[in-house]
Amino acid sequence: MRVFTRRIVVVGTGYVGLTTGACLASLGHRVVCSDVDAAKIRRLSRASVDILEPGLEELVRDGLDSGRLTFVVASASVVAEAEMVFLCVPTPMGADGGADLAAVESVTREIRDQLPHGCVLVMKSTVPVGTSARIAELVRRSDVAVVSNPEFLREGSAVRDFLRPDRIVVGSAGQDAAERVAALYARLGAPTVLVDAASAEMVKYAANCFLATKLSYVNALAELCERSGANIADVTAGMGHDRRVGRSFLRPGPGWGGSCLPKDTHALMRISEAVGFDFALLRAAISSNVRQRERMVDKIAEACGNGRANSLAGVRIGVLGLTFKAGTDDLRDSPALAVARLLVERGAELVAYDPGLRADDPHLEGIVTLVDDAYQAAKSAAGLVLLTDWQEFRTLDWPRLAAVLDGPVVVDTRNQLDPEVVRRAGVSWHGVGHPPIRA
Ligand SMILES: NC(=O)C1=CN([C@@H]2O[C@H](COP(=O)(O)OP(=O)(O)OC[C@H]3O[C@@H](n4cnc5c(N)ncnc54)[C@H](O)[C@@H]3O)[C@@H](O)[C@H]2O)C=CC1
Ligand SMILES: O=C(O)[C@H]1O[C@H](OP(=O)(O)OP(=O)(O)OC[C@H]2O[C@@H](n3ccc(=O)[nH]c3=O)[C@H](O)[C@@H]2O)[C@H](O)[C@@H](O)[C@@H]1O
Repeated sequence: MRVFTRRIVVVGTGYVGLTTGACLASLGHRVVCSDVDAAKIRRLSRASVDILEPGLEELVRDGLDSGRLTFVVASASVVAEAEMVFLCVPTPMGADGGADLAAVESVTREIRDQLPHGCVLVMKSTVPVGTSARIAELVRRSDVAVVSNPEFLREGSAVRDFLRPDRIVVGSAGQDAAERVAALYARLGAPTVLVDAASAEMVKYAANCFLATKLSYVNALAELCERSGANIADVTAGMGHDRRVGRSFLRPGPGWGGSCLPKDTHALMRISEAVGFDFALLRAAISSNVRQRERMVDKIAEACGNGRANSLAGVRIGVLGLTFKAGTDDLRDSPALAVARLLVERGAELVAYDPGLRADDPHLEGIVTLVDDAYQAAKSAAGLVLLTDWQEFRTLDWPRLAAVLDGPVVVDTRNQLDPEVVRRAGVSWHGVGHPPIRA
């Protein structure tokens, strides 16, 4: 297939922007990535990537070496040559729960007069329904099209997800601009959904909120299993074989988190409220997720506590994992960190190990002491708590852990461990959606 090389500017070099820029360069396009963070741009210009994403640093290095990928600080200075400009800036949760569009709007104002005739402004950031239309008004140019092209990559597998997407969604009022954006991805061979901009914007929230609701359902089912004597692993295995249900996103845990599911569920609540729709189902999914974290803390207090109801005063607990999921160093809205904070509020002293984190991470100050391995975290602890599903936790040396633990108990909030291996080492296992297995 013939590949048309496009001149592309990507604004914002975070998980989405950097992955988009590096991957589009690897597909043969000429990409300039810009960011307001000058130090980050200096590092990226030396192919130094400061997020944990398999394959990303290699792609950045290849892009720099080939000359197809460059990094700059000021966006306005480089868009004049661009055929397409991708906005990949943050849209964090605002004070009212809705998406804060300040960065999207400020970049638009900064670049609108520099955009060349025929340029397409592509909204890759997750934005509420109607934002592309509002941005088009802000651009004030009939010769510049605004197209919605939401991103569905996951952290920890961003490059793979970008290059092997389940689908590409492009939303626009204009057929020509939408087709130009879709053509960028033609080599990936993914199904392409061409819709209007509002529908494309809604697809992004609809998908993330569906996943969040699915997880809240599974976590609630796990609680029901605990109360009724069923085993959640067997239940989800039985459900997952039904292709209409699917096997993925059925693992119970300490609640769902990360930089997107929490903010996007709240944003869709605000979007619903704005049009007078009471999205009770989604509200329940959100509150059930808050409750899930508290339920885990109660479970931990019961298993590791000092016998006094709800108090963990002076109780030392070893923590395995703090990031919001395995394979990432991202702590944004991490359920593991939320549980850790609640444990500290109840008086616990936490010593934690996480393979993705450095001891000087500023988010951890005053919450946990970070150590270099699981055995140091377990030393003299009244119990161990597994909060993130890192693969390496599956192969821990349980006799070695049992020898250093004060209290022979582990609360496995991700059902990651083999309870039988743990029990044989003399440690009691408390999972989720399953009766405890006592040593
Ligand atoms: N993180 C993820 O897995 C996914 C995120 N998204 C969405 O993509 C958007 C970006 O998210 P992330 O990449 O996670 O954000 P991030 O926080 O990792 O990176 C954002 C980058 O934008 C830069 N930036 C901020 N304001 C800027 C400005 N005015 N001009 C230029 N650069 C600016 C920041 O310095 C930072 O480098 C959000 O809307 C998010 O909801 C969508 C799919 C996946
Ligand atoms: O918009 C976004 O930012 C992205 O949000 C999620 O991706 P991500 O935040 O990387 O994380 P997920 O892999 O979806 O996990 C989200 C949370 O659910 C939890 N989870 C996931 C799956 C599961 O079975 N059980 C479970 O508890 C994870 O531990 C994590 O806390 C979506 O999966 C992406 O498609 C989307 O692009």
